[in-house]
Amino acid sequence: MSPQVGVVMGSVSDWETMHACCDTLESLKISFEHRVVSAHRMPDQMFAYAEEAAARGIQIIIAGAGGAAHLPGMLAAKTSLPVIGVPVASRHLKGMDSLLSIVQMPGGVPVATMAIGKAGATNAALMAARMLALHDDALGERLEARRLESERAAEASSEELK
Ligand SMILES: Nc1c(C(=O)O)ncn1[C@@H]1O[C@H](COP(=O)(O)O)[C@@H](O)[C@H]1O
Repeated sequence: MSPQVGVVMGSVSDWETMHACCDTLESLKISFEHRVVSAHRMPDQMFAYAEEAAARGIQIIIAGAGGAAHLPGMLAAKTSLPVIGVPVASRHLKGMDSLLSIVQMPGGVPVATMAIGKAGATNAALMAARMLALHDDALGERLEARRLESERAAEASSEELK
């Protein structure tokens, strides 16, 4: 069976951030693939990935990239699948460059942009899960259980301060 989610990143150096996304997908039992696909360094493969994803059964693409992070936007330009972008923290500008490159898309080419770094990578997986749960009740229940667990953890941490 083909994976539901395609997780791509501009470089293997993004894995330190993007593994949080894959760990979260795994914990929710969502099938995914992960690979390096760079708009800048391998444009032909990037185009092919975007063009073939829907036909392969991928339902959502999550793309993480840092610096001049054109990957999510270029993928969104070549497919009608939902694309979720994760700005990876860059060495010199701490990810502000990544964030602005991903979020400031022109009208007509949407990329759902998450926060910079690992929290954004985790949220990308949770956002994809929420989309998939619209047509998957069992996944919806797993998500709700996770949401309640995190609520309880936050409440418990607040109790510790008393
Ligand atoms: N932003 C992009 C793209 C792209 O958008 O196509 N391809 C690579 N990169 C980014 O370059 C940064 C440094 O890459 P290296 O660590 O390989 O030098 C990575 O964060 C990657 O996402």
